[in-house]
Amino acid sequence: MTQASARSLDVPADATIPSRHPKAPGVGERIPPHNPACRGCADVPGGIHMESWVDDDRGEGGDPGVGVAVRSRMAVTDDMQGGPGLIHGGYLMAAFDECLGSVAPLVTRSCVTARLETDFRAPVPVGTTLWLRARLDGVLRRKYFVSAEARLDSEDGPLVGTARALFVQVDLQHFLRHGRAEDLEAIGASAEQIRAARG
Ligand SMILES: CCCCCCCCCC(=O)SCCNC(=O)CCNC(=O)[C@H](O)C(C)(C)COP(=O)(O)OP(=O)(O)OC[C@H]1O[C@@H](n2cnc3c(N)ncnc32)[C@H](O)[C@@H]1OP(=O)(O)O
Repeated sequence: MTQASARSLDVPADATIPSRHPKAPGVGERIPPHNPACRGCADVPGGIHMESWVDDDRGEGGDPGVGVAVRSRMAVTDDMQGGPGLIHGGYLMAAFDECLGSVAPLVTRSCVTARLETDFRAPVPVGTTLWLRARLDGVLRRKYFVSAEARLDSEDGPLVGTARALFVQVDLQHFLRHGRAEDLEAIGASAEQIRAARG
């Protein structure tokens, strides 16, 4: 395999789709903020205030993959403006990142975005509401392949964007090693844990 294909967003043929973790929220339930300071999902000034729920686009029953999908909603506010009266593309990418990034934690521990590809299909006016849906397309080792679409003003409104992404599963050490100490302490990490992770 060449380096280019190893890092592709195409789902590998030997990827699987595991079931939702038993402790994850159920289909239809709201996904709580993963960090009280997150600019994506927490209720903080300057955030995009994304609200997300577990979705189910794979039918009934306990089959693998059922409920490993997310539905999100974001109000497109004046302060997200790029072109006159239109959303800045970075805000649409942030919305995708948040919605897509909420999928893998339904199965596993923390994941971070390794790669995110967005197609901007139509302009998004401020004053509208974005509805997003993301689903798990496959898992291979620590790699979670996900895809999403964004629609305007309702779940079956006009398509304004699509995205594919790769999230890589990381352990607590990732955050202990790289995050700012005061933010880690605010969510319960001890100074000793932080020191130990940083060697
Ligand atoms: C309820 C929870 C809701 C959560 C919502 C969160 C939404 C927001 C999420 C984010 O925005 S996270 C912040 C943005 N992302 C980062 O800061 C990540 C920065 N990058 C890293 O920390 C590391 O590069 C990373 C952890 C992604 C990978 O480093 P590692 O050393 O752990 O793994 P490694 O490099 O060995 O790669 C593991 C696999 O992923 C593949 N890979 C890594 N980066 C890739 C990439 N960029 N493109 C394609 N493939 C990639 C890599 O080829 C390899 O594939 P194989 O298993 O097949 O060998």
